[in-house]
Amino acid sequence: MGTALIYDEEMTKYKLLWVDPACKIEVPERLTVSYEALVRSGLSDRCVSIPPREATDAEILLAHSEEYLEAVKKTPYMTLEDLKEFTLQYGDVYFHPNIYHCAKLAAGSALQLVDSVMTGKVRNGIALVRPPGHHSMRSAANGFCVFNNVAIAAQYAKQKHGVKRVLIVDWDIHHGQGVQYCFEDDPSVLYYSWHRYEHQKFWPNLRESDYDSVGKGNGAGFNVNVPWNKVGMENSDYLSIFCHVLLPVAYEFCPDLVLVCAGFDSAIGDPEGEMCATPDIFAHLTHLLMNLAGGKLCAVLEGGYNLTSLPQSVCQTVQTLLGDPLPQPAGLRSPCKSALESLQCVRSAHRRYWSFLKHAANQPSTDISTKRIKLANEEEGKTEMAVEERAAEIKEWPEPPERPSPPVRCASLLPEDVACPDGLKLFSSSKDLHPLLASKLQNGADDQDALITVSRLYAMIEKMLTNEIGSGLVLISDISAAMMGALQDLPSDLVDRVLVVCVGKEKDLNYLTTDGKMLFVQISDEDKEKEKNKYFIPVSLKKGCSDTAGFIQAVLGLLLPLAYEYDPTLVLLVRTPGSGVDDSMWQQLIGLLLGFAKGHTLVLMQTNEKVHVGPTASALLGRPAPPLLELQTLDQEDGEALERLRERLQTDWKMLQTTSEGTE
Ligand SMILES: NCCCNCCCCCS
Ligand SMILES: [Zn+2]
Repeated sequence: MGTALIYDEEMTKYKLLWVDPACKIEVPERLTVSYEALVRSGLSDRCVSIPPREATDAEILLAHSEEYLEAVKKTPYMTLEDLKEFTLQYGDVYFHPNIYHCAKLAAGSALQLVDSVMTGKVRNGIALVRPPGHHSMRSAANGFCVFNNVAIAAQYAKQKHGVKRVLIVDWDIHHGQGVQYCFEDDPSVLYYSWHRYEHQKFWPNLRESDYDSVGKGNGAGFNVNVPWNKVGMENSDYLSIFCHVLLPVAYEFCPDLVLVCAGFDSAIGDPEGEMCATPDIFAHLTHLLMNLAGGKLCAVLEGGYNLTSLPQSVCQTVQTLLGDPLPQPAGLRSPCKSALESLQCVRSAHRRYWSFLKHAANQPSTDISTKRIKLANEEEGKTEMAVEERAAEIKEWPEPPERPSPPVRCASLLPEDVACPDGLKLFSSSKDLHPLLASKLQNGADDQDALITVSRLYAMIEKMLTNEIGSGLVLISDISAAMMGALQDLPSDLVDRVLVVCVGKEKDLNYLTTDGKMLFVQISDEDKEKEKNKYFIPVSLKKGCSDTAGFIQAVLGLLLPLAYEYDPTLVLLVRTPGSGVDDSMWQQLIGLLLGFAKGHTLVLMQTNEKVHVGPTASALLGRPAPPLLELQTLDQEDGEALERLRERLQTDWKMLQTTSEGTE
């Protein structure tokens, strides 16, 4: 199934007709440079082009009042003076004779996208629209927005397609207060937004944009605000918030549709955001959402005002929607203190609503809300430029890296009697021993067969690292022997950093290393004594890998942050016999791990578990994992044990931090 692209140059045919410094950045070129970049890169040809349509009155009234719609209807016939007059009643927005038409097309584009995804015509898609939508409210235009495209789309998806739970992820750098107001008492729509806030000193300066606005009444817990109280936030800050707040809540919410308020003013170079996250981060943010809701994801453009980083970010997003390999995340480091403060506040505000956050630490002593009050009391403009703000002055960043698809998406080494699933290519390697193993043969290694197997593994790994092969699936008769053979003094010129994810028991792990060439993460029911090796992470779940809630929490809260920080060049995923992991969870894990090492994940399974070859192949080929069934709540003891493990590891692994304690 493909990726929809919705764009029409009609939506470029309105602009600011008078002088207004607050609005001059919202120009038609935003759309043309984005679309032209998709055309130039060949990405638009790989998408399914879907035409926009005008939203009907009834559809617009899903999120707006009649009087507001009637008022906007009059704008095409207004003189310039009337338009200026009409605009004055709203904030930071402008009207134009053609903006009503474009606003209907923008909302209609979002609806076309929802229809295309919900009817299975495409898997996912993006709508390049203007005017944006997330600031517009029931009876007011605001922040360049006229109709709330994504809010209308969410209501429409529920009403027309019977969607039960909609997740809205707003990665625009502004708080989409219009979306928050629309759904704050609605438990069927989870609204998640991060936004530049600076303790309420940044536009739209709303008290209710802070982390303690968690939703109202039945909607309590279904509104998640992450305030950025400093500029200059980087990739690490964005990813740690996703891993420690958004993803656990999103998986527990278990949506059947994901809508993205895809604003790119959160990228480096943007005059509004003044952040430092690079455009390739949107490849990862998109990827992390693509295994929710069976892959049904609709991205709708919101903001983005730097005409260089905007098209780059759009291309990174579309390339991921199309299933291309991800770039290795550029030089991650520890989240900054301010981000950790926000992280801790959001997690503690939501711990009572989400079982995955139940073990989160309390609000920090120096609570950032007191800073909000103090700063609000200071007279304007006294805050001198902090060091982070100077960081935002940097406006240079590298072109996002190429992301070529390997000629063979997935290769497999299977015994003769196991059929090769469609899409997998049988790996043919020369029968002679891999040169790296010849030495082992000399000191009289006993088991010839094991050596041949390892030799073919090494050959496949080599072809993955030269990007001739994307991922690999290997069935072997004895998985322990194969791991021993392959990992025992792993040849350093074969691979320099391999992440081994072992699902299930594995008795003797005496090939572990402490030099960092291998990070070994094991999820099982074995309670290993306190490990002292930074590169061996035993995660134990009382009920083992069949406990989906515990498993997903271990993956999201521990494995993902570790993998981002470790940044492997190869991922080796081992499923040991009798692990008990269920196939949909297994597919979720594969989907998430494909985001690392440019998609070079090698799966090892035992031949007597060949029943799992189909689901494994499907996930390795990039097909979305089926939605996890309603997750049972996280086991109390497991939750506490995972939290203790995270606390113990966070000194060595900065991406595991979730509180600001102990940071300088
Ligand atoms: N700096 C001037 C304050 C107005 N800024 C409005 C930004 C609207 C963004 C929509 S994504
Ligand atoms: Zn914005």
